[in-house]
Amino acid sequence: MAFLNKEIRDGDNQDLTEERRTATFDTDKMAEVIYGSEKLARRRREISHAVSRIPELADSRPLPFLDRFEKVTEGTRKLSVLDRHLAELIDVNDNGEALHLYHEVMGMEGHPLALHEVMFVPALIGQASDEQYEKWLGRAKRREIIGCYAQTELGHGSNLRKLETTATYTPSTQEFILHTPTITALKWWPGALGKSSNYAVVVADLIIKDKSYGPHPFIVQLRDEKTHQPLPGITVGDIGPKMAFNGGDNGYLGFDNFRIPRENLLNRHSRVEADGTYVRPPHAKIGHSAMIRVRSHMATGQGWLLGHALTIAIRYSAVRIQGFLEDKSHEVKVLDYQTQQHRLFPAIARAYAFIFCGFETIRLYDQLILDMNSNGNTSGMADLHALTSGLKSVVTHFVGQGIEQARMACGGHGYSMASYISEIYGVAIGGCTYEGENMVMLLQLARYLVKSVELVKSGKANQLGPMVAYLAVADHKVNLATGPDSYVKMFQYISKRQSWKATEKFLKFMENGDSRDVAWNKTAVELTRASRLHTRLYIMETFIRRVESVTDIPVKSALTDLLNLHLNYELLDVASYALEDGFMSSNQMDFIKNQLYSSLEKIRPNAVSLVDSFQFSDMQLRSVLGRRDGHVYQNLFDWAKSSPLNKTDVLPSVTQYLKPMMEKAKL
Ligand SMILES: CCCCCCCC/C=C\CCCCCCCCCCCC(=O)SCCNC(=O)CCNC(=O)[C@H](O)C(C)(C)COP(=O)(O)OP(=O)(O)OC[C@H]1O[C@@H](n2cnc3c(N)ncnc32)[C@H](O)[C@@H]1OP(=O)(O)O
Ligand SMILES: Cc1cc2nc3c(=O)[nH]c(=O)nc-3n(C[C@H](O)[C@H](O)[C@H](O)COP(=O)(O)OP(=O)(O)OC[C@H]3O[C@@H](n4cnc5c(N)ncnc54)[C@H](O)[C@@H]3O)c2cc1C
Repeated sequence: MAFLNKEIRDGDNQDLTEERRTATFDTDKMAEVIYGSEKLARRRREISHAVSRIPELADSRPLPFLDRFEKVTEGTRKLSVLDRHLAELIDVNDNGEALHLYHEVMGMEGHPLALHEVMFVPALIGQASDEQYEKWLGRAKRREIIGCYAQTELGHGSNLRKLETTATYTPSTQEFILHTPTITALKWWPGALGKSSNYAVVVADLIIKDKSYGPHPFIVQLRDEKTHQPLPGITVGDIGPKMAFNGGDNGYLGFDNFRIPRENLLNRHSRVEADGTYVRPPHAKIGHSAMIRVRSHMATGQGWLLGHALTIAIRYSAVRIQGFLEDKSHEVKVLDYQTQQHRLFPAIARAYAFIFCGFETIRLYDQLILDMNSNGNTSGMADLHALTSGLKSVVTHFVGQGIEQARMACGGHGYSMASYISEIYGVAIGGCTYEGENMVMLLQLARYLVKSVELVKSGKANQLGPMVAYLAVADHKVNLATGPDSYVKMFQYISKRQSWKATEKFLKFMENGDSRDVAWNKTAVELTRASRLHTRLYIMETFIRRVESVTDIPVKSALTDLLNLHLNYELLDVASYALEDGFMSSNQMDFIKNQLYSSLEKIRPNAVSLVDSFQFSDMQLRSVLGRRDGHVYQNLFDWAKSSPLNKTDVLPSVTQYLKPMMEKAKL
């Protein structure tokens, strides 16, 4: 096969070079598909290259050796260096370029501006009026002020209706009084709140004349702009170390009858008049726009995280030689074992699938915002909420699973922080919790599915949106050998059957006298199953659409192999739903398994290039195991030698404690 990979380098590990030579496609072209455009893929490479020429932007030491205090300081140091070089490195108006630059330089550990960019500024854009834009948005974008998004409390994160922080309107002074009435009302978790931010979008229960109007967003100054000291009436601090994000300062926040002007209620959609008259928003949940935005971006972000871990595991698997196949005189690469391929290749397919699917949800979100801001049209909100609720849950769960498999696929070295996989894992699984706990969000999608089935049952199938139209389609047997569409049909059958079964079960409980809530809870596990199946179907469909649209033939062919693997792996994983009623035959089951094993063989020669196509630089990868050069053993030894524990041969802990113990034992 022609050699197309541009990135062969002299001096790289020969086993990796051999893998790169077998590639059937150009990794630069594949990167264009992964990042959505030729321009962004190219700009990522250019930015990484430019960053590598600014020594101050490099980590001063490998991050796993830093303690929490050092991580926070190191992150902030790099931010300030970045600030000086920003305009020369990127087009500051291009989000894709900015996202790449920050990932490259800052790593995964979190930093003071993460939530400012991801939630504070977007919350202002989505919720602030034109006058408020004038007052706050420019300052925020220029970073004269740094903000965070303070919603979750010690006692409540999921159930927003029970947030306890109050914002009580006082007509006489035209102010809101923010108050934290109990310990459980303390804001708890917001990123960059603890030590960095001097402003926050605070979500509090709006109270006018003793009546609660539910959670609303307010812009609140927390710290003095000159001294950075908390303002009187504000209690704020860091919540301590976490599984990951330890360069970030997730924080707590309490208010003691803290007054803010009436103009600080973010009032693009709802407002309070001077006399206390409340003006309702066009949609009850429109205040949640910053959350919907992050959820819409999560599938691509998480797909890249999975790609990051897999780059490490696949490269390492091509370098790690252990055990024999036929020839007992030569050990083989562990990547040649079918079990290793089965562990890693379906995860590569999922990483690609999640990224492609995420592009669609980002487009849907952008369209929704356009509709809302141009003509107040909120009709797309329910659909997007249901879709992104399911997607964030399914994707984060599988990404966590995939990264953990990547760790195990690296054997003992995967367990070392030299692999960096534990950090990636910690960051990724945070996504199972933030932006809506996964079970809670699956149940949100389930509400939508149940309503859709109820529409069909009441003869109103014509009111179903395109994404759930399959819930009304008549069943007919499919021949899987006819290609991707037949897999979609089989999956539709399975997903439809589960949505119907769960709905019928729920309705039956109610018929038998249970209240709606009790019936819902008794059906909840079945409902979450329906949500997962629906979401996996959607991911499958977007994957097919994206592969069909690719024009570069070698890239399309490599992607088709991945797609086929995905289709068979996904169907096999849920086959029991169709086997139990005989819709799928055991012959079809055998067919799927054989297709899957033959997909693994087809993908094998392209495996390294499929992950090389993510084009993570060594700096961004931050993994001794996964470096491009593949010199794993020398790199690992150098890394271990740099451990602070190895600065001296005899540690104080030995002289102070171990030695006396040993001496005592001798007596
Ligand atoms: C450029 C952007 C980049 C983003 C990158 C992200 C990718 C990351 C990947 C890796 C990189 C690492 C970088 C790290 C970045 C870190 C970011 C961390 C950010 C974390 C921030 C937070 O966590 S903020 C707090 C988030 N909190 C939540 O999500 C709370 C969850 N709870 C809820 O949302 C809601 O309470 C609920 C949905 C569970 C229920 O809502 P509620 O009680 O209000 O509703 P009801 O039960 O009354 O339902 C009534 C009705 O309304 C419907 N509904 C609810 N919500 C919505 C909505 N948002 N939109 C539309 N409709 C909604 C609900 O379904 C009901 O409908 P029915 O028709 O009656 O069924
Ligand atoms: C890394 C990270 C960053 C974060 N950043 C921010 C931030 O910037 N700003 C911010 O405001 N918040 C932030 N959060 C908080 C986060 O949004 C919440 O933790 C999250 O929404 C989950 O809420 P909870 O903690 O109340 O979980 P809980 O709701 O208490 O969940 C506990 C268990 O109860 C179950 N459960 C709860 N309700 C139901 C239900 N109705 N039905 C069935 N099961 C249920 C859940 O499934 C879960 O198993 C962050 C969290 C993390 C981990």
